[in-house]
Amino acid sequence: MKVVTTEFPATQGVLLAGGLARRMGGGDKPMRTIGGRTILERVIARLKPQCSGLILNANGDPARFAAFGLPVVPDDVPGFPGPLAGILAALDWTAANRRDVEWVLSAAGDCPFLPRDLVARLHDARARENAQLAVAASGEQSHPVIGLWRVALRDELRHALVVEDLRKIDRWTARYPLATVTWPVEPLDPFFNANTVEDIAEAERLAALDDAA
Ligand SMILES: Nc1nc2c(ncn2[C@@H]2O[C@H](COP(=O)(O)OP(=O)(O)OP(=O)(O)O)[C@@H](O)[C@H]2O)c(=O)[nH]1
Repeated sequence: MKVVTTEFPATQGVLLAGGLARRMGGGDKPMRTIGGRTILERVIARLKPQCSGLILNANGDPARFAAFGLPVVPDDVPGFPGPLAGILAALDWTAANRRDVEWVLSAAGDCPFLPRDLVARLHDARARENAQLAVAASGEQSHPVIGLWRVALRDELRHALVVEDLRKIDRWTARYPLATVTWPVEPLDPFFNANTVEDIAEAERLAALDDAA
């Protein structure tokens, strides 16, 4: 298995699981099983070696995630729609609990095949391009929910949410010098995410490919 050795600053990972999964009929998408393991197990296994710690952003009763052994951090702007609220919660948690850590990596909790060099390449790009933020893309598709965020920007992000009611993540990333790193979509898109019940069947097929790699 390929191990990434590039050095980069300590990075706190947050797995975003605060969505309502409406296209799948509700429930916790990351708790769906593909290829014999939950999506969340797969995300954790992929990111643990890349991050200095992981937290899970989810609302409601945290006990349902107890088996994963991660701190569960709810949105701190309750009811604010969209992933920016989860990212803000992670920046606040990191500022309070990991004072030496300046960067947070956010990842959708429903992306089971994340790249093994995700954090290294995002850091490399944002350092090289002197960017404040870095986000992932695959093929022609940008995935701004999967990105590197400076903890120091949390007050500006809170202002954007609470005062400006800024809901679209693209409008947030447009404010700063942004680095984008693109991964290939073959043999599988590392940012494939399961949104519908039909996607679960495709995820099973891709899980077999991923497990064999
Ligand atoms: N904290 C938080 N995270 C969210 C919210 N909405 C979406 N997310 C997260 O953002 C990522 C992308 O979410 P989507 O797939 O677009 O939305 P979803 O709610 O999971 O699914 P749909 O309801 O079917 O759109 C996932 O990791 C979600 O958990 C939210 O309101 N709060």
